[in-house]
Amino acid sequence: MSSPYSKELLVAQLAVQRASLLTRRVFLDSAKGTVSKSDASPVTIGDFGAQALIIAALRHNFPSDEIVAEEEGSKLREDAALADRIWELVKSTKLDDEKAETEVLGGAVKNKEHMIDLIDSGNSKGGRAGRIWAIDPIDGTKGFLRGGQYAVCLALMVDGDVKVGVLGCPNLPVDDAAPLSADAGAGSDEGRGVIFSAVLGQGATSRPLTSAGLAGGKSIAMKPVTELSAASFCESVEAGHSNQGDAAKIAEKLGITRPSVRMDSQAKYGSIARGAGDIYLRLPTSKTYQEKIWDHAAGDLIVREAGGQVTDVLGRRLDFGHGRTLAENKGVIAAPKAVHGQVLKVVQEVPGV
Ligand SMILES: Nc1ncnc2c1ncn2[C@@H]1O[C@H](COP(=O)(O)O)[C@@H](OP(=O)(O)O)[C@H]1O
Ligand SMILES: [Mg+2]
Ligand SMILES: [Mg+2]
Ligand SMILES: [Mg+2]
Repeated sequence: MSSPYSKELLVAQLAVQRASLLTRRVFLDSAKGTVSKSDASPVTIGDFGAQALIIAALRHNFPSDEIVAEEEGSKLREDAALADRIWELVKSTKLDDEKAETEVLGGAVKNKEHMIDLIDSGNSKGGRAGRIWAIDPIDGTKGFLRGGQYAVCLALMVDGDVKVGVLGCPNLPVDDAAPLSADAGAGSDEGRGVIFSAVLGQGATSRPLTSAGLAGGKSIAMKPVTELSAASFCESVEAGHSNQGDAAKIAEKLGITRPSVRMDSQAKYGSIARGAGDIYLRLPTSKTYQEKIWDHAAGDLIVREAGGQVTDVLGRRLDFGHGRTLAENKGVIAAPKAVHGQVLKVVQEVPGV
């Protein structure tokens, strides 16, 4: 008998792989078709294209599942030139493995109109009932534009609980043991590109991102941290996304002297899950911002399955059942189980956190 969620895992991995290949093409192109969203954040043809390809694969395999995805298609109905550029990418990005491409992923998207409909169909409200996929087609869009790290993110929640999580990180080193660095090595794909995955209760793995089918996977585990003073934080590059000043105070109180590694996207979760980094800290910068479920669902499961503990700054598990946002959580602390409590205690000693 196959293990629980084996089909979901296979589809998710191949869908993320294909979408990551699309984003890679855009990453190397100087014209990324960037437009500004209503909240002033950027979105590119890479984000739209990756979302279309992932939703196409999910609809082909699991037509009655709900989908919560970050992007929406309305801009593309007003801007035909933008829609055309995305369509060029979507129709020409395929896995080399014919069987994976057609039998598992369902092959090409029918036409441009259908592509926009697919992008628009990730509008579920989310919630605590049933099967819901969460998609962030490019997490770390600002990093993607800067030549930094980014991630293609997909997770399946069942009744509010994350069961399957997959992260495609095209700019991370393939080698799990490579030292953690913020440098994405833009311009060369040599030795780069990794897919992290996890299924609840079945552990976490990493495998190289290739243009064919799935390459062999290895199981991953967090680095055991015995002395916190020897550890370092992995934090967001964007000061507006995480309070870096408070993080520095917390590091000092913990005796941490190494500087934080600043990295965009859920590549942070993948990096600590494979033991390349130690602790992911994301401290709220405002009282009102609600974290989005697609920014954390896959990473939360991958870190927990690699032996870590993930909570918010109040010590609560991330609760993905509240809708499109983590409405009942503030910030994130992801750390090896053995030291998570120590970090949480010091985080709570800092006024205002
Ligand atoms: N004020 C804020 N506080 C925390 N996160 C924010 C934020 N504004 C935007 N973000 C989220 O931060 C994500 C990037 O995470 P990181 O800072 O770890 O790279 C963005 O994802 P997208 O790039 O998918 O839009 C966005 O959803
Ligand atoms: Mg995101
Ligand atoms: Mg995004
Ligand atoms: Mg965004």
